[in-house]
Amino acid sequence: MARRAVPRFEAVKLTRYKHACHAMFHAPNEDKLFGRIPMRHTVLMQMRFDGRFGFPGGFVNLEEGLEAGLNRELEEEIGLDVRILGITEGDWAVTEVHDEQNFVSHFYIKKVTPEQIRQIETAATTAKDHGLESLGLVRVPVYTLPRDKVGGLPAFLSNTFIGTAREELLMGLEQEGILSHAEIQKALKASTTRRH
Ligand SMILES: O=c1[nH]cnc2c1ncn2[C@H]1C[C@H](O)[C@@H](COP(=O)(O)OP(=O)(O)O)O1
Repeated sequence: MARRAVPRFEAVKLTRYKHACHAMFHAPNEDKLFGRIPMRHTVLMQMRFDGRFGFPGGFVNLEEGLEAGLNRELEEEIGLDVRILGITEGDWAVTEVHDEQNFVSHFYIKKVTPEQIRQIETAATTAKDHGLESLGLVRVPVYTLPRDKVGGLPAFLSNTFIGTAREELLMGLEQEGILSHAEIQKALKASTTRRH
């Protein structure tokens, strides 16, 4: 489906379109898997009610404001303490218009601390929508296992994602300097050459 990136201020003029906002929370991660494989970074996505992976968020009303609407959704879906970890305009990353569907998708990225990641994960289990619209937050494996070169991010990318969530994940990984462009291309190639 065709989509075009537009500046945020242009997108909010599209009052006849439905608008959705979603957010990627991430933090550095010093842990080592099996004591030797660097986890590198924590990136949160969620398992949705429909079995697809996506970012937390949802439809918003332009009247309430994009970030206010997103924070409302984040409170409902993952129990986010929006007074401390709420999304602001400064966290905006990209807006894409899908003209054929009269739909506008806004994507935000927020870097937090490892401790705040743990707070988000803990709060999510008691959120209003937990077990309903959201089946739980998941950490995206951003490493590739050295043994088979497929385990980790390549295998994760072989899952099914909602809307443009997969593209947003890849964009976020590169934009935030979590992975290089070359590392992402390598993971993509490995994810399409062998499926689990
Ligand atoms: O993570 C996402 N990235 C981009 N688009 C997404 C993502 N998750 C959902 N979507 C699309 C698909 C839906 O048509 C709308 C609204 O999604 P949803 O989060 O299910 O909204 P509600 O919770 O029902 O408000 O965005």
